[in-house]
Amino acid sequence: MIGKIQHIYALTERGAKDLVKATLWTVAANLSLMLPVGLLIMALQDIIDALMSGGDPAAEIWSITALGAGLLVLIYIVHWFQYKALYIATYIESANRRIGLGEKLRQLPLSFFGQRDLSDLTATMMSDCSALEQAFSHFVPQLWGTIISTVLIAIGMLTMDWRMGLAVLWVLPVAFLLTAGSRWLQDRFGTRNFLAKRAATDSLQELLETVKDIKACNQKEKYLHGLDEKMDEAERATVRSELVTGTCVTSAQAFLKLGLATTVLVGVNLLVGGSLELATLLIYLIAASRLYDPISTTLANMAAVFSSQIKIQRMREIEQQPVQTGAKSYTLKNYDIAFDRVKFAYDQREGVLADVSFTARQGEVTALVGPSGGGKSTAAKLAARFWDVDGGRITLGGVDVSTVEPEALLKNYAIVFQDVVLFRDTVMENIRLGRRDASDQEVLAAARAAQCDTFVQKMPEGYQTMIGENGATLSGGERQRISIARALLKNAPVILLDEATASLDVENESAVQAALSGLVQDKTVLIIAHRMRTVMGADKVVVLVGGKVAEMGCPEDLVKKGGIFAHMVALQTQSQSWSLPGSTKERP
Ligand SMILES: Nc1ncnc2c1ncn2[C@@H]1O[C@H](COP(=O)(O)OP(=O)(O)OP(=O)(O)O)[C@@H](O)[C@H]1O
Repeated sequence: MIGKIQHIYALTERGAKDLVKATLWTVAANLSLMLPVGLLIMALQDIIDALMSGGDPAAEIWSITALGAGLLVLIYIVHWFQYKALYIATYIESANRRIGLGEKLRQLPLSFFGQRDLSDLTATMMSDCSALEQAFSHFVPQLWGTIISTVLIAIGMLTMDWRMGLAVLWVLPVAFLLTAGSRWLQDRFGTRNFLAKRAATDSLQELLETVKDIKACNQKEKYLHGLDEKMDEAERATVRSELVTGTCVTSAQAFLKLGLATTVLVGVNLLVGGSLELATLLIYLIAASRLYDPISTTLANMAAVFSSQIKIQRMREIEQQPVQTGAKSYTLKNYDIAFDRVKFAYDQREGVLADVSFTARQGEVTALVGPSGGGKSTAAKLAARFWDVDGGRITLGGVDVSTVEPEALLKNYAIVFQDVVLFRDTVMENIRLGRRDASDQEVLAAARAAQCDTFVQKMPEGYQTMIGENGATLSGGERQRISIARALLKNAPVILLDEATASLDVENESAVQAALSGLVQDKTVLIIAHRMRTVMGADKVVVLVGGKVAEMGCPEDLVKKGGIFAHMVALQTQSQSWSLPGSTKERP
């Protein structure tokens, strides 16, 4: 049963067990609320008996008061355990759910992130988790707890007097059926509401991320208009969904109230007919009002339970994604990276690499060059198993990278990407990311080698200065130097440099390249660079055009050959002497 609950509600094993516990405590709490009814009946019975027999109706007052106080303590204890089971367990499960999702995301291949909208993922991690937290602390256990306690109370009522029992209970299945029957309607409108809200949130996040470009393109009005429309649609969808839910739920709740009327009608008839005692009628009237309250609340919460299904479904989708697995320990012959007839496509329709074979040897610098979109960055990322290839294989030191667990593999790589990611932390910690156990001295040495010192010293607190979200307060070149410092600090045997020095000015580029050349000795270096000055220093050049290796060899030979590479070198030499038609140089 635990397995089934786990599956239905996308819970961990502990979460499913806690849900059962919370439901049982809810049953106990609901039943405990019936105990005062019993006490009241006892007291009434005693008073009536005393009055009939001419005795003192206050004689039993102390024992009834003591029993009442005992019941209060019991109800308090039961509710305390219910609270603990509901809330504390739910919050633990919620934290575990988020950690579990985070852990899962960490293991997923990058292809997954390419297919999913990142703001949608963030929403799943944050708001869906919060919504489920509320559903599991407030609604789901209450729903099942109320159903079970109602069945138990119903059995008691029918056993005591089946006629009165039916008079109280007949409305329950009808009210539940009304709510459950309208589920498809609520689902439909609830899903539309969810999607409309998600579209509005996505759009808002996109606006915040791209505000610079939108302003630069003077598209603010148009973009805001689109966002307004999405917000309006979300508002309309919410109103519609609330209207549908409200109509269904209030109809069911109103129907429930009919039960009190039938209890009075049937009870009075039976009383007049002499087949029911007044005390019994009172018992059913009090019990009915007690019974309907939690049911009424449960009916109102059923919509939230239904709507949590779509969120659970989205989490399940993430949890069921296949992760990249592999061996944690392996033996490498050396650090050569060999591409052997590699085929790869981001989506099934269009291939990015076709039959790519080359080897980047240890102790050499291999440069990947070629026109934009030729597949250079893709090849470098495949070498680090960011994705798995569709055909052929890539080996590191003779071991197929697809057989190695990604984290175990990445220990061998230091990577500097075009798009540097920095964290909201100090400069020091951003560099230490390269090697967590590095001492401050080691971090400073790497920073100096990557030419960070000049700009960091100018910051208010030097290396302890906090840098804003993703280094928003730094220039492109400064961000790149921090990223290079990270790579220098990691000092891994394989170095992947994707346009690593593209944002640097000539002076800094030369200094950073000097630092890099100190780093690259005896290592496997795969660089992607557009500046031929950088490429000409490589040991081997691989020219990728349209996902295929068009040329390969040492740069001097390729220049002599007069092919694509030579053409690229010639073009760049020409472009260095270009000037804008309107610039002062051109003016007579
Ligand atoms: N994450 C991705 N999802 C889908 N397609 C992608 C992705 N990344 C790159 N592509 C596509 O794959 C092709 C190769 O891209 P890649 O970035 O490898 O080229 P590149 O040679 O490094 O280009 P550039 O020199 O402009 O950086 C391009 O057509 C690009 O649009």
